[in-house]
Amino acid sequence: MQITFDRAEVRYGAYVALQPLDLVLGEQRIGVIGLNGSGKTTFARLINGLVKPFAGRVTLDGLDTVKDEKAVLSKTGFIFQNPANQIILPIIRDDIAFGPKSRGVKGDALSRAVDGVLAQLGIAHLADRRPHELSGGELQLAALAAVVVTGPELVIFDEPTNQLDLKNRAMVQAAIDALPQQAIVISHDLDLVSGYGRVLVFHQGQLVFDGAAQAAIARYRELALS
Ligand SMILES: Nc1ncnc2c1ncn2[C@@H]1O[C@H](COP(=O)(O)OP(=O)(O)OP(=O)(O)O)[C@@H](O)[C@H]1O
Repeated sequence: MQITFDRAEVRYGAYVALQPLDLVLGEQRIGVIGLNGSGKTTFARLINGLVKPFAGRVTLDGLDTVKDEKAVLSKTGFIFQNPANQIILPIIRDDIAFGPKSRGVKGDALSRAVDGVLAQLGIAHLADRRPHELSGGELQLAALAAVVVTGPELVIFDEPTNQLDLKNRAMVQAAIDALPQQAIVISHDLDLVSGYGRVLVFHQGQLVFDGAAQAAIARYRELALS
């Protein structure tokens, strides 16, 4: 999918959270790094229309995040910083079924869809658990399953390995790497994006670097230590 920012700017009241941005993204994996408060989440939410541009526009394959809000939402999935907050039903299987069910999928087709995504992410053993019985990494995968089952073309992750131990981190990284969908990954975990062909660095609401991972990480380190 081609994501196009056309002088897109975000303000919260008088505060400019994202300076006017011109950018075209089409890569399969895109990393987003930057210091706390640099505008990464704002940038990510602009893509699926959760944040609306104060000026300019953002389009996904020509669909405008404001005018075509519903179509944009159905093409994108978002995994929030705290995935526990996006699991709304008490049993994981039911939560994953919720999205397709509300779009009219039922019976065997619904079971197949849910079982398929549980198998794809290797979490069939978690199907009958409750969210509080899951580790941080398992919660990420459960939230991802509920998103993937709705068939998005793009999945946006907001700090997916935040506060995970090495085992859970590896599990989440493997799941992201194996995802057939295009993915945009915001992260303070530099290793996670170190293999990506394109990494964006934000600083004080501005895109200050756009290029290969190692050079992006070097730029980020400079900013962090200056
Ligand atoms: N709804 C809002 N209203 C007012 N200010 C906001 C709002 N959301 C974010 N901000 C401010 O905009 C700036 C950018 O925030 P954003 O969450 O996009 O940064 P970030 O790079 O994702 O940060 P972090 O790494 O800490 O998650 C911050 O100064 C933040 O306080």
